[in-house]
Amino acid sequence: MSFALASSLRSSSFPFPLPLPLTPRSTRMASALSNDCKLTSFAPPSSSRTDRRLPILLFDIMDTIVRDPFHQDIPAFFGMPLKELIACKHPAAWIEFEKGVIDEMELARKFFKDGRPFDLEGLKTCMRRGFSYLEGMEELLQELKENGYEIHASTNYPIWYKMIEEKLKISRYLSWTFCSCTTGKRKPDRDFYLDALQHLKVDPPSCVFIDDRPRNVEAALEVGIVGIQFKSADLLRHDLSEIGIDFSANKHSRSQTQLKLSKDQAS
Ligand SMILES: Nc1c(NC[C@H](O)[C@H](O)[C@H](O)COP(=O)(O)O)[nH]c(=O)[nH]c1=O
Ligand SMILES: [Mg+2]
Repeated sequence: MSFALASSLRSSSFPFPLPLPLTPRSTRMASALSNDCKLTSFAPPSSSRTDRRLPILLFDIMDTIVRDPFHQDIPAFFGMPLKELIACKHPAAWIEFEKGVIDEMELARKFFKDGRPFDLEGLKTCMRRGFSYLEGMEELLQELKENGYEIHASTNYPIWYKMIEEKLKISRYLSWTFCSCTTGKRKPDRDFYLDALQHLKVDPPSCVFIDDRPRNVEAALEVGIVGIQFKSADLLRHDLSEIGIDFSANKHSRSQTQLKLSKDQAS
């Protein structure tokens, strides 16, 4: 079946089998990790819902949609190189914060192994400043939304995801459905993905998971979800197109002014 035909099929066309040739890049990921998980078709949804456009898209947030301030801004805030910061940070505090096991005050108490105090509000301000859309990603999300796809965040992040939302208003394009601080599970734990599938009531091949970390993508493939490693917005658009994701709606009528306005609002 040609890509064009694949692209024109909607969820209402199911259960016609829809072979989806993976791109070389996607295939590289899929075949290197698990041949069993290679996508051959988008399976019909196991739920009774018929109004959903498949596949459902699961997006990592940090370093996939949003710039992560951890690598540069936070070491600069503490006045030390990243390596040194990692060496003196508490080994588990951030993970516990991401899982929602400890709150912000507890994080502040045990952020450093030696318990040294620091300016928590200053750190949050530094992070807020550092959040921005990665190049081309807001536009890509907008197009996916205009084309009727259901998009969910699948992120390891603490309650501070609300600072990201406040600044960038990502909820215009996706739901903050799978956030480690609310689910209590982190990628690449198998349960993170299985819980997501159960919550969404879809079969694994009807989901596409996009993440910059190879191990997170590998874990998605292991449960049968289609996985794409994020490298850039352009490569992702190409990979998504090749597995049949439709970008055609409103191509010519999209208002650049509207997009600019929303960017201005968020800054
Ligand atoms: N801010 C701190 C981080 N950030 C590291 C990660 O970017 C981030 O927390 C998240 O885990 C990324 O998840 P995903 O794979 O993109 O979903 N890490 C620390 O150890 N300490 C921090 O203060
Ligand atoms: Mg990431």
